[in-house]
Amino acid sequence: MPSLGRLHLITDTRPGRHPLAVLRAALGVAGSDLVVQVRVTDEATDREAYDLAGRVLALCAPYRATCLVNDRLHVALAIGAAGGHVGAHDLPVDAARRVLGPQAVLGATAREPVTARSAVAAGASYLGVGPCHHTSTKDGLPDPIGPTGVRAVVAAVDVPVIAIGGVTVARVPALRAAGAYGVAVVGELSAAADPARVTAELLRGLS
Ligand SMILES: Cc1ncc(COP(=O)(O)OP(=O)(O)O)c(N)n1
Ligand SMILES: Cc1nc(C(=O)O)sc1CCOP(=O)(O)O
Ligand SMILES: [Mg+2]
Repeated sequence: MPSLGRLHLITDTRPGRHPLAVLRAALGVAGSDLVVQVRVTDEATDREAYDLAGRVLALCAPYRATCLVNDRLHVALAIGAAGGHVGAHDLPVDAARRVLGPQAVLGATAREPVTARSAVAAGASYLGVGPCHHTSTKDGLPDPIGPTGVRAVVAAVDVPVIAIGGVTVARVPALRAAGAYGVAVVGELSAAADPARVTAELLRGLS
């Protein structure tokens, strides 16, 4: 399995956002260091998810950037993505691993050490850990765990920890200092006036 990129861009399909334009800008700066996670709303149809994922994969391919699909592992398989990401309401990690196969990149959400260890034992190759900070991008999340919560998970596992939730350029250094291998962002890039510049700043903080 190739080494995982440190900057994870999650597609923002909310009205008024432009996920493919943001992706093009980020790819131009991050290239093969970028991991793109295709995430659509729960209301989106599988066909919509499949169409977006196919377009994302086609954009990633020339750069050899990694394309993952959130939740819908059949879509990941159908487009030939590198893998997927699952959380508490998706397929269990061991089932997801069986679906995707042994070589796939498989991310799992974990918010504290016990679930983190279970996810790794079940086959997760990286963990998405958060919410690190308050975010308005997703409803219904528990209270933020901050860099301290990230540090606790990092100490419990031996796979890359990707910090998520309210990640900004300014917050990257503290998350890295807590042991996060990388970060996943939605709003910091999708709302940026200049996503290429913000990508460069995020990468600088991760290097
Ligand atoms: C990198 C990363 N970490 C966490 C999540 C959240 O996944 P999940 O808990 O399944 O929630 P949804 O994203 O499906 O709403 C993630 N997607 N990526
Ligand atoms: C999709 C998602 N999952 C989270 C979790 O903590 O599990 S936080 C989140 C949204 C992250 O968006 P932003 O970078 O705009 O805060
Ligand atoms: Mg999910």
